[in-house]
Amino acid sequence: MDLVNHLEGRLLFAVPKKGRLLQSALNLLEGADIQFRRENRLDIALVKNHPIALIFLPAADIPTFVGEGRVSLGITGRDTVAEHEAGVVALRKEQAESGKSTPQEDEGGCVEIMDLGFGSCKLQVQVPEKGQYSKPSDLIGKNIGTSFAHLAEEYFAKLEVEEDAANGTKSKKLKTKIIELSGSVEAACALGVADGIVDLVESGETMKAAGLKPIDTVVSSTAVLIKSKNPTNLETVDLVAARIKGVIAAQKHVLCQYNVERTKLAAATKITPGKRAPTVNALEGDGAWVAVSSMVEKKKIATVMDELTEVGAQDILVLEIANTR
Ligand SMILES: Nc1ncnc2c1ncn2[C@@H]1O[C@H](COP(=O)(O)OP(=O)(O)OP(=O)(O)O)[C@@H](O)[C@H]1O
Ligand SMILES: O=P(O)(O)OC[C@H]1O[C@H](OP(=O)(O)OP(=O)(O)O)[C@H](O)[C@@H]1O
Repeated sequence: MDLVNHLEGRLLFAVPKKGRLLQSALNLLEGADIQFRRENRLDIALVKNHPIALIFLPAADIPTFVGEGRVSLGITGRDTVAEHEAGVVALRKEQAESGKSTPQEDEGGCVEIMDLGFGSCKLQVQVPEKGQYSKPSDLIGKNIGTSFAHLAEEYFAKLEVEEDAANGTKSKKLKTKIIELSGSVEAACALGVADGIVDLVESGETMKAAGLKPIDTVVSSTAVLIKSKNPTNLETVDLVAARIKGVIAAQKHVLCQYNVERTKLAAATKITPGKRAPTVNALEGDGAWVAVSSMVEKKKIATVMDELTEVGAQDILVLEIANTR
């Protein structure tokens, strides 16, 4: 089937085609009941149960497609959105300086709808652990390797302005040399290509293995759902956003059920107040006891169970929530 000719009227939704965010993004789509079959090697998949087409793109390119309004929705890292925006700002500045066009603040761009809670990492300035550089300003005028050229340029331009202000000097051109690399950035210092790098860190294992240490954070990132400034198919955008929000909320919570004596109900429900209020039901044949069920934040459940036991709750059950609105 010629998929490109079946896109008319569909909401275009960009999803990472590979890499760190792919599996979690697919899990989210499944949780939101967005059904599709991706043909081998095809980067477009039509959604069976909604007027949506998924477009599989490199995570770093998604902000460009969404920002230019070619695609209405996207899942990508906040770092890639920041890099895209820094690129747009740099281009507008360049155009304004060369008198080519007037900068238009409100044309295009991405709007973050929500944090998706996975893909957490930091874009950090890193230098050799046993080297001569210990603070960011030591790298002014040096070579910096990165895949985030616009963010690195913006970062060092700001550092240079601060240094100029402190010295009472003023330089127009960036002294620091930004070397754009497409991957394996950590190798740049060891191989003498760069004095420092700006790259992503999660566990820190790659950085450590390369003999590097962090000296500053440029951006803290997680995966985000983004939309273009003026999306088409607004109703479908809102539907997808509401469904994904439900899945995320469900992932963050569990359902806690327990039995407690009516006299201790107030103390117990203070520990599990729930979203709106806890559900309380009488226990069949035992007027003195009630059954309570309440949503609890997943990360707090162990403490909540300890506290419930302390106030006399019994038969405590914790259940996963598949979805919620
Ligand atoms: N180590 C990591 N841990 C968690 N999230 C990460 C990590 N590295 C990258 N990310 C997130 O995933 C996004 C995509 O990075 P990833 O390296 O998977 O991309 P990719 O499309 O496979 O690109 P490349 O081919 O350059 O590796 C990043 O922009 C960032 O938000
Ligand atoms: O702190 P860590 O948990 O070690 O993760 C950090 C590494 O993960 C990413 O690279 P990736 O493995 O995606 O490969 P890449 O270098 O080709 O981008 C990033 O660019 C770092 O190299």
